[in-house]
Amino acid sequence: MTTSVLGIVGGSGFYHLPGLANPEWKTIESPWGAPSDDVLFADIDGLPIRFLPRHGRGHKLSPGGINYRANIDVLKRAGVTDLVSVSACGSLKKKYKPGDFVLPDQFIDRTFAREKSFFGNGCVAHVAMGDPISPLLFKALEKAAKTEEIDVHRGGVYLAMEGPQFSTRAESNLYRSWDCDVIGMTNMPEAKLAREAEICYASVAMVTDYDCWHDDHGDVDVAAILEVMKDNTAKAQRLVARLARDFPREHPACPIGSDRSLEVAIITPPEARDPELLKKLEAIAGRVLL
Ligand SMILES: CSC[C@H]1O[C@H](OP(=O)(O)O)[C@H](O)[C@@H]1O
Ligand SMILES: Nc1ncnc2[nH]cnc12
Repeated sequence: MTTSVLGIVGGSGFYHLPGLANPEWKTIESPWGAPSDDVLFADIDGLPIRFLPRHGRGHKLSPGGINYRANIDVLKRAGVTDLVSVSACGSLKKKYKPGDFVLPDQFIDRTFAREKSFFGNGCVAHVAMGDPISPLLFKALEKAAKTEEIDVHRGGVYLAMEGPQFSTRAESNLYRSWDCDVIGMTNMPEAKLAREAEICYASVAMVTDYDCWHDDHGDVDVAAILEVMKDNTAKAQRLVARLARDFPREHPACPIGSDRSLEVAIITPPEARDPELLKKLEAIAGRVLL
């Protein structure tokens, strides 16, 4: 049995996690480059917590400038078994209002200028992404929300766009015609990389705006997002704290195999693998490569 270590990636407006025992920011080096920030090591009721602000403290990194590989690599090195992403997002449907929380269960990846895989020439792997969200973590989040009396929308498609500019109205309407639910700029390639790292992943998307499609609401801007985030962040922190308190101390095997994804993914045979790449993959894939 593996001990659970709960990772939290905090998005826009979510740069700290208060109420933790034994907090200590630690620098973790990664062969994939610089992560967004140091990782906050702490615990809640004995459960190890690892927190990483996605854009760095001070929100210095743009969604396209985040080194998602380094972030996931350092979280893996910090022992994370289960990772909750907390993000601001725009609503693509009337039923999602600013202030609402959505637990997406699908993604559409429209990002195009980011490194999206730890693998490549010299060690090729194809992990399954049919179910990008790990169901036990999703259920644990749902339960924590219920306990804390925080309303959440269960499921939904999160469209990840490249940004940093917000969408044009035509794009926003296109994503609506695809039946997408919310839009953001960061959950991809984060979710893909977590899957490659055999880390269970789930996302809490906090609605801040109606993007630019809604006739009765003005187009999204950062000032409006930050205003909504002020209220949302405390709620998200309460949700995460409850999740941690009630989280199983032993990591349960993922029913869809998110925590074993590499066992059936690597196609390059051992004799054809590039030793340099293998060295970089030590933390991410050492379990199956060694
Ligand atoms: C501050 S507005 C746009 C910004 O907010 C979201 O960030 P995150 O997903 O990290 O909460 C969105 O994806 C954009 O990066
Ligand atoms: N409308 C929007 N589009 C993209 N990312 C966002 N983050 C918050 N609101 C957003």
